Amino acid sequence: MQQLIRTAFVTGGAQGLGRGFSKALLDRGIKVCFADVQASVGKSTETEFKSLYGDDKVMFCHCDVTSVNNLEDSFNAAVKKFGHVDLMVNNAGIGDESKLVQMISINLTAAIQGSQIALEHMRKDKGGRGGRIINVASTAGLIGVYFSPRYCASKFGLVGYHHSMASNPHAKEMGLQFGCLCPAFTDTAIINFDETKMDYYDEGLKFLEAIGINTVDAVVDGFMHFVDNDDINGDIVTVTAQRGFQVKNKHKRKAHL
Ligand SMILES: NC(=O)C1=CN([C@@H]2O[C@H](COP(=O)(O)OP(=O)(O)OC[C@H]3O[C@@H](n4cnc5c(N)ncnc54)[C@H](O)[C@@H]3O)[C@@H](O)[C@H]2O)C=CC1
Ligand SMILES: CCCCCC(=O)CC\C=C/C=C/C=C/[C@@H](O)[C@@H](O)CCCC(=O)O
Repeated sequence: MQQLIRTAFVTGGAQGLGRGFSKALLDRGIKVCFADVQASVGKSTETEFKSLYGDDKVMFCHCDVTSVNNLEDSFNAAVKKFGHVDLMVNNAGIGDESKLVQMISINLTAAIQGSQIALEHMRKDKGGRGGRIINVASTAGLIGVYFSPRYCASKFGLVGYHHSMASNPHAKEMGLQFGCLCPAFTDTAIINFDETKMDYYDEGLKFLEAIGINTVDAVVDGFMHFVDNDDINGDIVTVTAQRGFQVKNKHKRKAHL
């Protein structure tokens, strides 16, 4: 039976990919609460979305995901407004090799804590309705890149968490599914690099130029795989400029192209 997705919580939704995911969900009639540390950008995105979809369909929470209390309070505000959260999207992230501790805190720790907050709310064995938890990692969580080793570490960690949660044999009875989105370079603010944000800066730029840049829409198309399909547990969706999006799942017998 298809799991109905009526409401979503998206971190880092004020701009970039998180804004794109939120808009695509709203276009599907799914209510969205998005959280972001940028208050003014978040408010202006909320104003735009409310004018397009209605006040009752969208809410912005000013939230720094590195504070688990702030994250939990924002998630609970979404539950209060919408009654339940069916889809959790841990998307907030930074890419800055000079900010190791902050980058691990946002890209890995907060995504794990957001996943835990969501699963405790969603799990059917504790009165929840079930749901889906999507972590936005990166292709830099699947292959090492020497110009961003610390960023890679944060994303490899998140992919490892995804595999571990998806392999839980009890997930099904809890009504939980886990997905992981792994885009390559995409046209958002995070790739506005400078020498402080990347090791071997010139070589990193050459690599970026060689493999190309996704559009946000192309990554959103890959993200919607996790919304439009019934059985997505364990799926990893990669998105590259060369091959578009591809679905891989080592937990299933065959890869779906
Ligand atoms: N753009 C790209 O080339 C790729 C991006 N990704 C990942 O996609 C996700 C989204 O990034 P983009 O949209 O590309 O970049 P972006 O910089 O445009 O958006 C990131 C959003 O996260 C928010 N954010 C950052 N720290 C936060 C915090 N502590 N609390 C709450 N919100 C916070 C920012 O305010 C911003 O709105 C990130 O996890 C990134 O690592 C993965 C692969 C490629
Ligand atoms: C330093 C911050 C970077 C933030 C943006 C990113 O995450 C960019 C992604 C970084 C590296 C991308 C590597 C892409 C490699 C592709 O050519 C392809 O080989 C990856 C295919 C992965 C797979 O299908 O297993």
